[in-house]
Amino acid sequence: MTHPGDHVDDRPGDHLGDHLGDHADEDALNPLPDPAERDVESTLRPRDLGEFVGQPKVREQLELVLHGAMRRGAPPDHVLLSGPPGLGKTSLAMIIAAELGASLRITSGPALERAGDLAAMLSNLVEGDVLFIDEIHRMARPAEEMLYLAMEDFRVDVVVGKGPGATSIPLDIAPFTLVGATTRSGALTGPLRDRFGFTGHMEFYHPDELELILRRSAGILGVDLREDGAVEIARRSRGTPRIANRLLRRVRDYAEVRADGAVTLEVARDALAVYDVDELGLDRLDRAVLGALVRSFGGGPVGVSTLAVAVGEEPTTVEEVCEPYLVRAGMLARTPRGRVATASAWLHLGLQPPARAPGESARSLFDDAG
Ligand SMILES: Nc1ncnc2c1ncn2[C@@H]1O[C@H](COP(=O)(O)OP(=O)(O)OP(=O)(O)O)[C@@H](O)[C@H]1O
Ligand SMILES: [Mg+2]
Repeated sequence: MTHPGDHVDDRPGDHLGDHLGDHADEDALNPLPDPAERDVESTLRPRDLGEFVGQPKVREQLELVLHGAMRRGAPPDHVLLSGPPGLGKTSLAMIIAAELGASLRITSGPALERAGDLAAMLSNLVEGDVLFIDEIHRMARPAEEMLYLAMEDFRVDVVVGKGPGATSIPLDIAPFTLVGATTRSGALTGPLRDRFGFTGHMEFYHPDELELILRRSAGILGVDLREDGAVEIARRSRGTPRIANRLLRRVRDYAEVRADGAVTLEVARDALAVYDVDELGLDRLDRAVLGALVRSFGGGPVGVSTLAVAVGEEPTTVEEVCEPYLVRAGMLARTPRGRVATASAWLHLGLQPPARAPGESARSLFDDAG
């Protein structure tokens, strides 16, 4: 099962979305965006900081950064938003522009393959614009180097010609604010990270916060969501608003077809059983990873690459999409020697944990929210 040469921990060229993209339809719990959901996602997006639920730390800090800059009449510091998929990074980038009354230009790391692509984008900016670069850790190196100067001095160096005769022409660009989003801040180079004046770390949401998000979404979508139904869906949404909203729509379908349309606890439970959402809201990949860890590797420790091979996924997907929540839920521990299943992981799979399994079972899921 082990692949000694298999040290693919970091592949900047990998597109995270590609790995799970094919399963997106069948997987209600996949935290990655589903292109078919774009319209409904945008109707459900919070429009301003007031509507943005949860993330109290990031929200408060950001409010200060934005309002401080507005008082001074200067563009605020560049903002980096990091955290697992579906927690609201894109929503927050849009809110930042809205709060500043600025226009938002959107691009992504993979789209900036050549420095020229970025130069074109930067030179079209108008003073005060917000430039959003999604998946900023996937930007090509030359573009990244161009961005350093742009962020620091609002300048780009356009290289004309090739070889020894090449000259670089400095070009001023309008003062702007960069908002970068990343699912893996660890993959960012030091120089890039240092140029962000503010970094917001997005955390998984507490079920109470997801409940508020669900209520708001139900209002917008016209779903008759009852209190106990909301509690149940929130609890099984993997700490992720994108999943909460998706489960709400699936449960609504069930409620309309098999019941009288009201989303009660009973309806939510029955519907979630149909969609294979387990008691803790773990998704198929989460369960596969825990299953392999426990059944094939005796609970670990095992390296992430080996684990990824065992479940047929890319290591980056296991690391960025799956593990953060398993760690958060106290099911998996990252140790210097590899990944280890905790006692609660064994119990969740209906197995007796060995005596040496790290005990996490006494801790409730979200004891230490934040
Ligand atoms: N704090 C929040 N309050 C209310 N709704 C939220 C919040 N955060 C996210 N959402 C909802 O979740 C959906 C997904 O959020 P968003 O697209 O901003 O996530 P993301 O972090 O950018 O994900 P990705 O990493 O996949 O790009 C949004 O459409 C929005 O409806
Ligand atoms: Mg996004």
